[in-house]
Amino acid sequence: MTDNARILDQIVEEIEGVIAKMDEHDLEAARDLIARNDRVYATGEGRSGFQARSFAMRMMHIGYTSYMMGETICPSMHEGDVLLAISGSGKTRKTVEDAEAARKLGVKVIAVTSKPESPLAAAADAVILVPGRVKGEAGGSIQLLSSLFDQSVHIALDALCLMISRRDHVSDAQANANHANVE
Ligand SMILES: O=P(O)(O)OC[C@H]1O[C@](O)(CO)[C@@H](O)[C@@H]1O
Repeated sequence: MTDNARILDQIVEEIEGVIAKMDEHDLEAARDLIARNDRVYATGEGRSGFQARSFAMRMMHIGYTSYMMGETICPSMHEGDVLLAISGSGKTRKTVEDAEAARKLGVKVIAVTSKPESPLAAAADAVILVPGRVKGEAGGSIQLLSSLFDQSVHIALDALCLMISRRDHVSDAQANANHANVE
């Protein structure tokens, strides 16, 4: 792609590059870790937190009881629950601590990270590797900080939710019926 290509096209090309490097088996393994009636928690800081919220919302749409860590209505976790923890660097303190504490309780932890050798990956039962450039790294993207990771995670987790909805036979109409009707 030339330097004077549209910036939108350059970003889409970057995302395609990350998605092409992803292993869809990571998503299948995460799907298989989430059983039909599991409660699902999500965690992440900053923009990784936005992706976590987005995932928790979709899980609610397809019929799961889901929570965002740190919100006042988030209840205690128990063995057999699932925590999906997102951190591009894999070392953001709060996210790693959430994952480690949950694992000790017997919660199934799914890490979403760009760094397979990170503390977050080490604390997880399953890792969804999203090899997008994260904050503080040089090269690999024209975009600011971790935008490429954030965008790719959004697509990867929408794919995971689609896989789960197909397994559970939840239609788009059923998911739509669960969407907030006062907004
Ligand atoms: O995804 P990580 O590495 O845990 O980093 C989270 C932090 O990075 C940012 O997403 C910025 O890149 C912040 O919003 C957030 O505080």
